[in-house]
Amino acid sequence: RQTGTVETDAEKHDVEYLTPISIGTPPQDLIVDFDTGSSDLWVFSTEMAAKDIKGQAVYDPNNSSTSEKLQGSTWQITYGDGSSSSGDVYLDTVTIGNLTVPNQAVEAAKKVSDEFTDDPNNDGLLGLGFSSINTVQPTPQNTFFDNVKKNLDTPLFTTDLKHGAPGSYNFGYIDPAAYIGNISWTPVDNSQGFWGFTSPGYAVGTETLRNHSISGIADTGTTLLLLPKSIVKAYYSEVQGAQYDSSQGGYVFPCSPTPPDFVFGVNNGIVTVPGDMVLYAPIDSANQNCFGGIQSDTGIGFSIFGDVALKTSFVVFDAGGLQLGWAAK
Ligand SMILES: CSC[C@H](NC(=O)[C@H](Cc1ccccc1)OC(=O)N1CCC(N)CC1)C(=O)N[C@@H](CC1CCCCC1)[C@@H](O)Cn1ccccc1=O
Repeated sequence: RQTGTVETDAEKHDVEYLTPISIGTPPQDLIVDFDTGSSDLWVFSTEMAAKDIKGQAVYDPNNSSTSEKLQGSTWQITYGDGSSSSGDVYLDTVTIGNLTVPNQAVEAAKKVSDEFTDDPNNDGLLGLGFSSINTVQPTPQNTFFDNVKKNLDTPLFTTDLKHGAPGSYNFGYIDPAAYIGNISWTPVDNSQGFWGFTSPGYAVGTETLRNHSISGIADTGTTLLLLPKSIVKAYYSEVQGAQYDSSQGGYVFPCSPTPPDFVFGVNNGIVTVPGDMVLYAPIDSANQNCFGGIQSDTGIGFSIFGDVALKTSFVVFDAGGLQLGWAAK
């Protein structure tokens, strides 16, 4: 039985968290975005047109003695932000930290949308959602986590994303030194392939929790905390000078004073997003006005507890008990 840990690095404004992996023999090192909101492991590859590669590391299956083409298999994915990629599939050895999966489906990109080409630090995505939404055709493939979990002490992974500092993903164990107080557990609905859960309510600042069911997903691949419009309006009604700015595509407000905390319930516990984390990023060079880290989930169909929510907590993604655990740290 094994356990593993790997450090993940926050990019500017914690816009995404990038984590090193190795693929093939000899190992080819890439840095990818671990995404609990999707279930494909895809990487920039030598099968792409040179014009679509701008600084990223690429996977070369022909340079790996352990790669084996999955004949006839293809994949195509489009994300919530409209970015997309597609290509074909190889089985190869993938290592994360000290954990190795010998025959992991590695989806080699042939095409990627401009959002990926224009993000030089990101060499691909590693999906940590449920394998039911893997896009490989004709036969969907397992995620790294699904393949490695039989070798783990216990079938779970944890996230410890931080604000402007390296965080970590642990596999197979809960590190008692990584959190304080108790873990609040809540059941997971994985019927859509996501780490879905329902929060019982929310509060703005120091007020008492309002009962309001919020159904959403824990998603490391989404930067912000995307909530129902009514809750977002209630929050920003208590932020001086906040307004919806259609040119920015969301609520903006003066960067000072610090806005109130946002609290959401997890079963009989609570998670507090400090006001200074709601200050997502300045929208002007004078740092006068800031883009909010809490925005509306309109059009998505569910809320998204993205990095703004996750980085306040130590979160346990427990596939064995099909539950999510949230703890302060
Ligand atoms: C409404 S889901 C929007 C969300 N994409 C974001 O959150 C991007 C992430 C990002 C960061 C830096 C560079 C490029 C992209 O960032 C912003 O959209 N930002 C940050 C910067 C802000 N100024 C504006 C808002 C999103 O599609 N995530 C998916 C994973 C992403 C895809 C793009 C690359 C990074 C990983 C995914 O889990 C969302 N999913 C969740 C469930 C079902 C389908 C689905 O697809």
